[in-house]
Amino acid sequence: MVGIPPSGEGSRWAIEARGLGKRYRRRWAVRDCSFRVPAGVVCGLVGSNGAGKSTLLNMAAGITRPTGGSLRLFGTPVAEAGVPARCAFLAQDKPLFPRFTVEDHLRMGEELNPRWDREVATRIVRSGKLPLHARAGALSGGQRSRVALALAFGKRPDLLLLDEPLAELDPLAAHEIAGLLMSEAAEQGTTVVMSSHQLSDVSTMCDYLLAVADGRLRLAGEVDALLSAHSLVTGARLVDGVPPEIARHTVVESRVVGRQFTGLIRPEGPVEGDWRTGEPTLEEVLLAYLRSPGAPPLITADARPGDLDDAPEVAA
Ligand SMILES: Nc1ncnc2c1ncn2[C@@H]1O[C@H](COP(=O)(O)OP(=O)(O)OP(=O)(O)O)[C@@H](O)[C@H]1O
Repeated sequence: MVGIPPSGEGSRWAIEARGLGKRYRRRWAVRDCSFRVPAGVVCGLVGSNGAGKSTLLNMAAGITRPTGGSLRLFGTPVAEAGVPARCAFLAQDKPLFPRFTVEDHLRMGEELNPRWDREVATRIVRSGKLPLHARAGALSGGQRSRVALALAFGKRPDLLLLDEPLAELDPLAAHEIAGLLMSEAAEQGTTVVMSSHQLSDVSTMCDYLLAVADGRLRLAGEVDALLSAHSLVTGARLVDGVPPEIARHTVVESRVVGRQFTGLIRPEGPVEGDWRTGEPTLEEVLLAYLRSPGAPPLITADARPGDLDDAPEVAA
């Protein structure tokens, strides 16, 4: 098990990946990903089905061994021995022991975790009105998610890795758990990395973002920095294709509806000509990158790990 240093430079970055990759037979699920996630943020992990989100989370949790590159949590290399200490991982299928009751799971959480927070775990279970004597195998998908989330929060981890944590919850439960995630991050300084297909959840909850497409990183950085790097331009379509004064910027996506041209760009300077420009919403940026997996990636300077030439710790 990997310990997490309590302070120092190593603890500034919850996750640092350099050239990280995972290949299944001949196909790369995650390829050459280099990024870092600062401690204390709520980070959204976004991408289409099969983009590589679960593979990334599984590698961070020490469950899947990378094929190449290096991965550090709070400065310490991730070992292969399962979920590192002080890190909680909630897998997409929310695994529980079907014959164990809800109460058994909470008791087990308490016995296995020295930092166990009984109050928070019990509160999560009780607010879902879950019968403590019900066996996990008899619970609905949303109820199982709630128990799994109670176990993850109860560990009081420094890093919470969550694979689609809200997917099976009803709207009220999802709202409650989203609030809990944000208050946990703010009050305890917990770093949260959560994959989600709900862009509205990502927009309201996350202050940091990773977006992947075809196993490659397309966006990484603080949400504010990513937003201010983009402009939404609209105007009359006077030529076929991308107008020359727009084409000199980095064009992420462009569309023509009737006589109107709309483009999401990364301006390389002032936009010349008769164009309306505005800052896009996070959903607009994410949708543009999801629709255009070949768009040029943007990894902000802060999100790029220093010294990318470090020797890989895992052989390719
Ligand atoms: N154990 C495995 N064996 C072989 N291929 C795998 C395995 N796990 C994942 N893959 C492949 O790796 C790619 C990335 O899968 P991954 O589950 O990481 O995507 P995802 O972004 O989490 O998708 P989703 O949004 O559908 O959950 C896919 O092409 C998938 O088929």
